[in-house]
Amino acid sequence: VCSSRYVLSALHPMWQGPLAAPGGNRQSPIDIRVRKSVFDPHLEPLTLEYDPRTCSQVWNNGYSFLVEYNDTTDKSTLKGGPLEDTFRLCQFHFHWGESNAWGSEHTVDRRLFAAELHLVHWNSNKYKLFEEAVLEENGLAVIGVFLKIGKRHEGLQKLVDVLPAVRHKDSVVEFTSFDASCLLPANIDDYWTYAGSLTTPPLSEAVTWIIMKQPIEVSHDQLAVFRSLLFTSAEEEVQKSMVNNFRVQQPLKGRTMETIPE
Ligand SMILES: COc1ccc2c(ccc[n+]2C(=O)c2ccc(S(N)(=O)=O)cc2)c1
Ligand SMILES: [Zn+2]
Repeated sequence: VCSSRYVLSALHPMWQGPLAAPGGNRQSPIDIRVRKSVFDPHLEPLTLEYDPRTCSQVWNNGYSFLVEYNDTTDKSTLKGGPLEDTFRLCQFHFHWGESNAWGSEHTVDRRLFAAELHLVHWNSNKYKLFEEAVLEENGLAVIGVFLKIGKRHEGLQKLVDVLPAVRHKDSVVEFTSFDASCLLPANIDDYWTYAGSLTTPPLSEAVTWIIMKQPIEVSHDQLAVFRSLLFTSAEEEVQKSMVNNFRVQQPLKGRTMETIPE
């Protein structure tokens, strides 16, 4: 399982302000300037093959809730797009606000979305474990999908229904046979891609970001259940709602955003 067992507390200084990793030249998230993105004719279509049987559990790690996949074999993989190798799905999670007016980490011409989904993959051609890949430049690939408020997302509801079971930090619940591809937009070949980092500590500059242009719709009530989660564990006397778990934007530092030709 890919997510490291140490967690980020809600009081971590990074939630309070723009903490760029010292000397970081490729920090995430960033604002995506649509007119500044460059068509890259070499970009291929993405190939996503997710096996619902590799889904294993949902875990509240104190900064988001993670849906974790068994990543010991190449059963759920991402290939193509800007990627040379095969990347293995290890977890997905979300970032959201306390209101529907904000919550995403990336923005599109400064437009904020209510939430953002991150599907985290690591290069299984080059490395044996996630923990190795996270230390290497471009060892990871994260697909970002924006969430906007609209109609209820039927596929998401199965996950929303188990969230009360992981209300507190460090709680885990078994969660199986979930097909993560139901959370992707209709057209997955319309994306931006750039070289960036993890958006929570250790902020490793190891991520090829692939951000979907098309958002998915979720209902207000579904997002309200995200906000019912807590940053704090059951033992803590002061309970803190898990909201605004996004990082502030980081300098572009000369990076270019590439996109697939229309
Ligand atoms: C080597 O020690 C680590 C490594 C990774 C850790 C982590 C703690 C939390 C999350 N992670 C993550 O895996 C992680 C963090 C952020 C993201 S994000 N929001 O998709 O950029 C994805 C994954 C500690
Ligand atoms: Zn994330």
